[in-house]
Order: sequence, then C-alpha cells, then structure tokens
Amino acid sequence: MAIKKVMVIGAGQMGAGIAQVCAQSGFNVVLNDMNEEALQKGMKNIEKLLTRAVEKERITNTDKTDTLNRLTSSTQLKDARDCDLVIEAVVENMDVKTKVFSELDGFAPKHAILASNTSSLPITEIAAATNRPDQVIGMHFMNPVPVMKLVEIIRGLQTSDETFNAIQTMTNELSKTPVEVKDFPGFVSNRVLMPMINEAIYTVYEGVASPEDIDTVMKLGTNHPMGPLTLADFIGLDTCLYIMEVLHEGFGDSKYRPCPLLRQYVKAGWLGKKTGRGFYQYS
Ligand SMILES: CC(=O)CC(=O)SCCNC(=O)CCNC(=O)[C@H](O)C(C)(C)COP(=O)(O)OP(=O)(O)OC[C@H]1O[C@@H](n2cnc3c(N)ncnc32)[C@H](O)[C@@H]1OP(=O)(O)O
Ligand SMILES: NC(=O)C1=CN([C@@H]2O[C@H](COP(=O)(O)OP(=O)(O)OC[C@H]3O[C@@H](n4cnc5c(N)ncnc54)[C@H](OP(=O)(O)O)[C@@H]3O)[C@@H](O)[C@H]2O)C=CC1
Repeated sequence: MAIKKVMVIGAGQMGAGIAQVCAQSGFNVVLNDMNEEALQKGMKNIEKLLTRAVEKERITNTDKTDTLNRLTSSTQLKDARDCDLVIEAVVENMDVKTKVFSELDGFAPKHAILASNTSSLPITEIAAATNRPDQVIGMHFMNPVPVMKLVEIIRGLQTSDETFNAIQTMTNELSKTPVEVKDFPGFVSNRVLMPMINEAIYTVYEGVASPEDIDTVMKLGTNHPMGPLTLADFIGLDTCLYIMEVLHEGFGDSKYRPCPLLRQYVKAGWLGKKTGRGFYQYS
C-alpha cells in the first residue's frame, strides 16, 4: 500500500517532530491536536526548526516552503478521512490512547494504518480498541525526532505482514533506521533507558550527589551526550513516570518501582523543560 497522506495526532514535542520529518520527506501531513493553542505552538516550532535548518544551509529556502506547503493543521479527528496513515502521539495514557483509536477507527478510511508512537504501552491492547487490529502498529520515534535515527517498530499480536512492511518502508523513506521489537512493556529502548533514569533520580533522592554532579559523572564518565537528569527533563517527567508505571505493572517486578521524588515532581507540575522546571530550571 502506498502511503501519501499522513495525520499526526498530538502537536507536542514528539507529534510536531514527526509531522516535520514526514513533511520534509515528501508526505502530505495533517497535524492534529484537540487544543488549538498546542496546535499553533507545534506549527510554530516546526517553522522555527526549518528556518534554523535554512540558516545552517542544511536545506534551501525552497525546501522550507515546500515542506510548509505540505503541512496543514486540524483540531478534528474526522480530518483523518483521506489519510493513508495516522500516527498518534498524545499523552502516554492507555485510556486516552484507546479513546483516540476507537474514534479514529470510525473516521479513517478502511485501508488506513493506525500507528502509535507510544513509549511503552502494549500495542495489542491499543489495537483491540479498533475493528482493524491487523492494521495497528507501534512506530516509536526518538526525541528529538529530526535528529535521532531510530524508529522502533512494534507488532501487536494481530499486526499483519502487509502493515509491518508498509511501516518499515515508510521509516526508510524518512531516512530513519527501523528495528523490529516484540510487544513487551517499554519495548527495548525504554526498558533499558528508563530504569537508568529512575536510578539517577534515586541517587538525587538519597542525597548521593547533586543533579549537576550526577549528570557530569554520566557525561564525562560514560560519554552520554546528556546526563540522565537533563535527559529526564528533556523527555518530560510525566512521560518518564508513565513509562516506569507501565514497566512496574507490566512485569510485576519491584525493580521498576518509580522513585517517590519523580512522583512528587510530577504532582507539583514540574514536568521538566516543557513546563520550565524539573531537575533544572529553564527560563
Ligand atoms: C522517551 C522515549 O520514548 C524514547 C526517547 O526518545 S528517549 C530520548 C532519546 N534521545 C536522547 O537520548 C538524546 C540525547 N541527547 C543528544 O543526543 C544530544 O544532546 C542532542 C542531539 C539532543 C543535542 O545535541 P548537541 O550536540 O548536544 O547539541 P546541538 O549542537 O545544539 O545540536 C545538534 C543538532 O541537533 C539539533 N537539535 C538539538 N535539539 C533539537 C531539538 N529539540 N529539535 C530538533 N533539533 C534539535 C540542533 O539543531 C543541531 O543540528 P545541526 O547539526 O543541524 O546544527
Ligand atoms: N517525550 C519523549 O521523549 C518521547 C515521547 N514519546 C511518546 O510520545 C507521546 C507524546 O509525548 P510528548 O510529545 O512528549 O508529549 P507532550 O505532552 O509534549 O504532547 C502531547 C500532546 O498531545 C495532546 N493531546 C492530549 N490528548 C489528546 C487527544 N485526545 N487528542 C489530541 N491531542 C491530545 C496534548 O495536548 P494538551 O497539552 O492540551 O494536553 C499535547 O499537545 C507519548 O505517548 C510519549 O510516551 C515517544 C518517544 C519519546
């Protein structure tokens, strides 16, 4: 099946990045968010990043104009009616995601593939909210999407080979590297990454060292591009907590228990860079 038109649902940091990369690769894209303000912020961010890419001579001004011409915005799920692929990137919550998928199933054309950018939630359960579980798949981009090369592709129990092949081909067309992983909590990336971030938060909680020093240890001592607490702020502390909860519940193993300090920060609304405060302050 040829994918030409894509809807991306959720205009947050991931959704906007996915929409940008798809439009830059020649796909027609509708960026959707139920919140008009979030939608406009997402569209502005894309324009800003494209302008920066022109300034750095990575793309030409014509590339930028062409990309923006392929991009439209929408606040209504019914605008999925002429899309071949929908990529969902709303909050990491099963109830919200299943509600979006079940509504979407009524609007998207019969042939359309419905993909989720979930970081950790079971694709099989998301697929079960639709009448087309064979056309539901996980397409897990990494943050920041325009920079990171990987896309984890997750098959649900009923995902068809045709769906998998179409998404693998599209991932290559986006100049990303696809890696197929099984439908287990956290897949591979977050099963490995998130316990390390959670452990770094425990290290702050237990007063072993300051956030700055913990990040310095991991940057200079293990060559990570960002320390784990800077990375947690960058990902979003709400998303980190949701992922730890999925791992904890999914495996039933106490080694995945989220650090109480992480819960406290999320309750305070300190969600990291996106809200201006997390382990660090952002002005
Ligand atoms: C939670 C999940 O489900 C899964 C996940 O995504 S986990 C998170 C995975 N991501 C990571 O681990 C990121 C770790 N950090 C890094 O790789 C790097 O710090 C980084 C790429 C983000 C920034 O790189 P850097 O060298 O420190 O900074 P900088 O020189 O400013 O940026 C390098 C390039 O990235 C671009 N960039 C940086 N941040 C960006 C952003 N938020 N959006 C788009 N582009 C960005 C810059 O424009 C720059 O591009 P050019 O090469 O064209 O100039
Ligand atoms: N952050 C990261 O590093 C990564 C995140 N992911 C995954 O991507 C998804 C999105 O994360 P991220 O972009 O960081 O989150 P953000 O909080 O930045 O963005 C989520 C966006 O979705 C909107 N939204 C929420 N519910 C709906 C809905 N029902 N319909 C339409 N829009 C909705 C939100 O609006 P509002 O603000 O009004 O609630 C917000 O604009 C999550 O599943 C996350 O796990 C995957 C890889 C990396």
